[in-house]
Amino acid sequence: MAVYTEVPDEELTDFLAGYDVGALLSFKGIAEGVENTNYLVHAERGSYILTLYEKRVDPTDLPFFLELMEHLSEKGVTCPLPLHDRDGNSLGTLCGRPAALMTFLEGLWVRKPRVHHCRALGDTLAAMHKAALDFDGRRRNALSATDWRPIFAAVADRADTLQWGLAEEMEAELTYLEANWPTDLPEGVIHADLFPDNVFFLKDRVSGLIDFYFACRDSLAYDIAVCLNAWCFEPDLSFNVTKARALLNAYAGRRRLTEAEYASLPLLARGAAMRFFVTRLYDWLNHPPGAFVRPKDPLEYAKRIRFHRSVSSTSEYGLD
Ligand SMILES: Nc1ncnc2c1ncn2[C@@H]1O[C@H](COP(=O)(O)OP(=O)(O)OP(=O)(O)O)[C@@H](O)[C@H]1O
Ligand SMILES: N[C@@H](CCO)C(=O)O
Repeated sequence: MAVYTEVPDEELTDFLAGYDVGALLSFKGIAEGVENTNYLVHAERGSYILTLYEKRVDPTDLPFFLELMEHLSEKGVTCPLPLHDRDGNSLGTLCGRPAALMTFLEGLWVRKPRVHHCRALGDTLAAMHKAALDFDGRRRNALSATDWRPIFAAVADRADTLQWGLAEEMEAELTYLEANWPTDLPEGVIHADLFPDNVFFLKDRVSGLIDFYFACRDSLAYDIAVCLNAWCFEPDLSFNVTKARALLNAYAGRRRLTEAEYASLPLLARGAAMRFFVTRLYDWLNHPPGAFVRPKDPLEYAKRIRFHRSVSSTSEYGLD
């Protein structure tokens, strides 16, 4: 579940009175997600998503995220649109937390992505990158190559409780990634967390993207690398080259990739896997007993790192 903050009826009624949505009819907490509190709110004028931003989100970043969603929506990339209250603000306060009310997106996320889903994702990702080119908000990637080590260091002494030798292996991996991380690839605004649960489909078409709360400026190809990890491995963690080829070719059909971007993919994918390995490892080892949110398995991402480390040519990602 992800309802960290319980909202009393009266407080929600007062909050909604600031918006042009009519009276509150009903609301319920949404179980999915791990970062923020989300409620589905039914009001007289429609259904909305209410998000209360929890501790991992820096409130000073919220205008970047909300303005990005508005920018992308205006450019035809469907994502939740923050509502403005009668004073014109898209960000409010509820139960002592920063809070926003968003349009509800129709669609479902795909539990077992297939090749055509990966193709649709590649196309949508490139469309999002292009639509954000003239977005002028700035936010650095707070989870880039130099940020992984401090997260890892905070739990490294307990890493071997998951798997013997893990601490030493990942220490060496971090050193390699820090020394070789590419810094001169084409940059833009990236989603940075475009996992299947953040992409909604209606039939076989992408109906919208959600959860922009890691979005930032970074190399565009890094976003592709996040997706290769999240969409192109099978449940047994074997890499599905057909899915990767579909994703990459669809992306390149809309936004041409440079030679340097293609050549960097194995390294970017290795780093993208490290990013999720360290946050998952941290959450796994700092999981309060009895908490409702189930931490995600860091070892799945250790295996992905090992796969990318073994790659000797981009042909292993389905490229000619
Ligand atoms: N605009 C929206 N329209 C419809 N459903 C939404 C919308 N925003 C969020 N949801 C629902 O709420 C769930 C959780 O949202 P979200 O992924 O943003 O939460 P989170 O806690 O920030 O997540 P994560 O753990 O993925 O970082 C989604 O899986 C989806 O079911
Ligand atoms: N997508 C992340 C969690 C939310 O950011 C993961 O799977 O580790």
